[in-house]
Amino acid sequence: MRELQQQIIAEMGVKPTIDPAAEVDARVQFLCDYLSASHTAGFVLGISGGIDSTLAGRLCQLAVDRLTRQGVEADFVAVRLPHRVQTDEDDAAAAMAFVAAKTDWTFNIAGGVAGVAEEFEKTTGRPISDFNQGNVKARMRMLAQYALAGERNLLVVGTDHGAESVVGFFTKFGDGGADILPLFGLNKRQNRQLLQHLGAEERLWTKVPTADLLDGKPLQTDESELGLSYDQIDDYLEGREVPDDIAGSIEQKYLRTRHKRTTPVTILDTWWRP
Ligand SMILES: NC(=O)c1ccc[n+]([C@@H]2O[C@H](COP(=O)([O-])OP(=O)(O)OC[C@H]3O[C@@H](n4cnc5c(N)ncnc54)[C@H](O)[C@@H]3O)[C@@H](O)[C@H]2O)c1
Ligand SMILES: Nc1ncnc2c1ncn2[C@@H]1O[C@H](COP(=O)(O)O)[C@@H](O)[C@H]1O
Ligand SMILES: O=P(O)(O)OP(=O)(O)O
Ligand SMILES: [Mg+2]
Repeated sequence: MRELQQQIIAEMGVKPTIDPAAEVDARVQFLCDYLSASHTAGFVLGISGGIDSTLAGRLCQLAVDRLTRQGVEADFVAVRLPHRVQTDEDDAAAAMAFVAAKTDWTFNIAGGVAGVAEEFEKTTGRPISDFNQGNVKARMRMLAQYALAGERNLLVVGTDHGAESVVGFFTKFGDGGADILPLFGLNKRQNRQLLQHLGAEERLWTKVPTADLLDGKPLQTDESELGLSYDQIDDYLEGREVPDDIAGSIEQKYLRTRHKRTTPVTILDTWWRP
């Protein structure tokens, strides 16, 4: 195996094979333990209809159920965060039904995003680009979740996992901004495996991954934006042989996005020096 591949696998914590029942149990327990240690009252998470938030959401509700059985009161707020009307509205509704959260809310981010776009244009004299506005949407979702967390003393749950983290495929301080990451250490196909194990209907675990951040390209697939397939990234993270050009592309993205996987750089840091 390539030396950098070995180093990246260790950092991402992805195992070549998993036992779904054991993974679910350990991650639910992690949520329970951290909630108790943090003296918070529960969790909040945006549910998009995609694989990752459906899985993380179900784990949060299972953690709340486990805490309740132990006599600890906790809440889980699953929140729909559409931008106007979501194109894959039916998937989001199916995901909410499967997650079966103790509390469900909807917070539309369209007004907040429009406000930022308007002020951006007044300030710079130019309209915000669709790509830049996409990252504003991701950060508006982060703001909404932290506002709800502040109201109820909740932890903001993030859905980052090995296959997104390794290539930095998230918005810095947007969907990358969270308090706890219950899916870390898994890759994309393992997330699918856990969802299937938990009894989700097929449409939820076969859903095509999309950040869906662009007005001009609704439901653009992650794979088309990345120029890589999740199977390729997953194989790499499981320590399998992948073609050199694919490994090179993953490693280039990994190195370019190191700043997203750490705290803001300070004069004491050395990781960025050649
Ligand atoms: N499917 C997903 O999970 C998902 C979700 C959201 C976004 N995305 C994708 O992730 C990408 C996010 O875009 P992005 O990466 O251009 O935006 P970003 O905002 O995440 O990161 C860019 C910002 O990082 C900072 N930065 C850049 N280089 C730096 C460095 N070397 N050191 C310190 N800070 C630095 C700058 O402030 C820059 O504006 C897009 O491709 C988006 O579609 C994917
Ligand atoms: N439309 C959405 N509604 C609620 N929450 C959302 C929505 N889109 C994204 N999210 C949240 O952000 C993360 C990251 O999404 P990616 O598809 O990986 O970009 C997602 O898990 C939701 O928690
Ligand atoms: O983060 P999600 O839930 O939107 O999943 P995906 O990344 O598969 O779109
Ligand atoms: Mg998505």
